[in-house]
Amino acid sequence: MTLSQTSSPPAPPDSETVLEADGLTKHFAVRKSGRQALTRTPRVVHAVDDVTLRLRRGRVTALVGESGSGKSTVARLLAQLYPRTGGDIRLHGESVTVKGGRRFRAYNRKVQMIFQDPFASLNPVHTIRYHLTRALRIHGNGGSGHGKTGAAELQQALEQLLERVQLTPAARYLDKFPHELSGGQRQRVAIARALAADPDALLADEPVSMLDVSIRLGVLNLLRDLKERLSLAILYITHDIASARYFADDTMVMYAGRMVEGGSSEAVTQHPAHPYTQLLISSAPDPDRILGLGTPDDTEDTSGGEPPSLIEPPAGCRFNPRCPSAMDICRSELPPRFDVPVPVELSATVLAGTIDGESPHWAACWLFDENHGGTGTSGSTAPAGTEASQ
Ligand SMILES: Nc1ncnc2c1ncn2[C@@H]1O[C@H](COP(=O)(O)OP(=O)(O)OP(=O)(O)O)[C@@H](O)[C@H]1O
Repeated sequence: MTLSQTSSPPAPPDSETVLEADGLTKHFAVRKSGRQALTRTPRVVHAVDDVTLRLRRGRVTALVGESGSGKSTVARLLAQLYPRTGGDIRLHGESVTVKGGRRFRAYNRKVQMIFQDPFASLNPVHTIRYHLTRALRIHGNGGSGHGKTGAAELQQALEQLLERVQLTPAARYLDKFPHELSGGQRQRVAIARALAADPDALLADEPVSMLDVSIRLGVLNLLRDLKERLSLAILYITHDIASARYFADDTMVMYAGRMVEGGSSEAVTQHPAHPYTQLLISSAPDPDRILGLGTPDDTEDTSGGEPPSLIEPPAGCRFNPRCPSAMDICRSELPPRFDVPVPVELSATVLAGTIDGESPHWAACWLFDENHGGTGTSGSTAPAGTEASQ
């Protein structure tokens, strides 16, 4: 995973990288009402600003942050469900922008999304067989489709899918309706449906937060097993940084539409550098959280203040109004990413998962600028810009 806060030139594609984004930006227009409608300046929600990330084959990358930080918008942009305001998305090194139709289906075959609520994502009037058959056929993976051979091929493909998500024997589940399954089983069906496309990347938006605490770990373990067996690149969106440590190889932390820290999960969660990441970790002290056992409500913590308005985000670092260590520069200059030194005891494991030229741990925080007494070194990014004009 490589991330930067600035528009540095894209790194050359490598065989490991499945999906990457550079400078991804999404501003939603705010509808004006009453007297506001007379003003000429259009107002926008800065949901995602200048996000750069890379998803690699056989690795889980966690995207962590409070509610409203822009995580789901990043996933939807990567899935091409939203048009983007700016930036580039590359699949296997090729720039892609699709708006629907055949090109969207071709992209969607390679990049699949799993949503938070498995009940809402399955149609209650159709059986599991219907959902999976449809997904296989749409993506051309349901066999030849004709005669007895076609039917046997389809049946085999359906059974394989359910076996992959550990719903066995498949016959027990195929003709059930979604309401006849538990939440965990429904999420496994939603994962099976995503796998029907034979994707290279899975974008999982809070895939366990609506599930009963007792079954979360099983679903996370399933995703990890699929990552390994199918070499999938997985984006795991969560509020819960402790589950990221348990489950993800790499972790990125997002605050108010911007990436503030990233690197190996080991480094980011054990030695958080950005004051915001430190706040997230200190508000998730319960070791059970590492097993994804927190509930959606108790993993949400806004201690130490509230996130800012994304219509008029603060100048400089967006965390500065809440930051206990804020300096003058934090209030005016957007921090670029700085490399964070990796402790000796972590360096072997952390560096093993790092590809050439990428930082194993970085933070977009002036505290790591040598000129401000920090210990970090400036990353390979362009100089800081300012948000004062936004
Ligand atoms: N369609 C939309 N129109 C206008 N604003 C939107 C839209 N979708 C999201 N936003 C705003 O963009 C910001 C980021 O939202 P997003 O859902 O991406 O955050 P999130 O981190 O995924 O939050 P949660 O964890 O609660 O899902 C929020 O301020 C949200 O209100």
